Amino acid sequence: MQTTSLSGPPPSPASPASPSSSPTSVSGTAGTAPAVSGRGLVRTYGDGDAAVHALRGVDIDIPRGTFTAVMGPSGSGKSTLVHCLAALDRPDGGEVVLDGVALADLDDAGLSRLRGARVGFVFQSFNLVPVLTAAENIRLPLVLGGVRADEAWFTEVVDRLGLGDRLGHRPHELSGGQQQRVAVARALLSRPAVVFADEPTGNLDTATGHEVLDVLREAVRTGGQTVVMVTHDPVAASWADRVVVLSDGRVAGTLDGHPDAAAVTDALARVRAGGEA
Ligand SMILES: Nc1ncnc2c1ncn2[C@@H]1O[C@H](COP(=O)(O)OP(=O)(O)OP(=O)(O)O)[C@@H](O)[C@H]1O
Repeated sequence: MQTTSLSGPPPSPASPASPSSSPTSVSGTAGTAPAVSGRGLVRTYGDGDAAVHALRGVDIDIPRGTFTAVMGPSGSGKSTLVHCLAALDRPDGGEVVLDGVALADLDDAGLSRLRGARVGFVFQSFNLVPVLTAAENIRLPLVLGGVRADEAWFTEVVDRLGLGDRLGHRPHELSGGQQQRVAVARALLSRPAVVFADEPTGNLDTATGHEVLDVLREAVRTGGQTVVMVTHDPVAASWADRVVVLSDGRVAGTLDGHPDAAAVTDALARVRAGGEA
């Protein structure tokens, strides 16, 4: 049985979390296709004078086995980008390749199947089903997809997340942090190509949020998972291997090499002042 500390200190910016910390650039994964990539992504809401250009031509590669934070000012396109990469939304232009599959080639049913099989989601508001137990919530996406869970993996995920004695509890009987850990377990159970987390700590107090970040970080470090997380919080972003900064629908820069919170804050300030990250 594998257990993981949920309360350890955040990884030191000066010394990455472990020697196995993932490479932080595409070149560092030479020969390995990105888990997900976007090329020339354009997404416009509305038209004419009311048009909002949420994405104005985004190129992005998410290397496998890395933890990427997506940051940027409010309205810069973070959620739109992640929704396009996660097959929840279709861009108006450009292409997304997720786990080797070109999303433009799929119809809506195909996108839905792909999401179920290859994508995990963690939302700010947990999105658990209130009448189901923790175990039932964790299994729900596989049940809906008609896929049998790998029971050894279920046990390992539950143990790693410290949920073993909470499996029979319903969401209202769990703390916020426990609920989010259930959501993370649900996202990991299908062994997805990518876990997308949209503000996963937004509803949690600082200490509990750090526990959830530890869990996501550990899924990358020891589980080889790929995680993409939208966050407004430079401290949360410091758990990531790399930070992609958006500004006005474009990539304003990428911070590689496990940037610390101060470096992320500085980059955001440069972007808010109209510069590059
Ligand atoms: N469904 C929609 N209809 C119209 N405009 C939209 C829609 N969704 C997003 N937008 C607009 O697109 C732009 C980018 O939105 P998006 O939610 O991607 O930004 P964000 O960086 O995630 O913002 P925040 O940090 O505030 O959550 C914003 O100007 C937003 O108002």
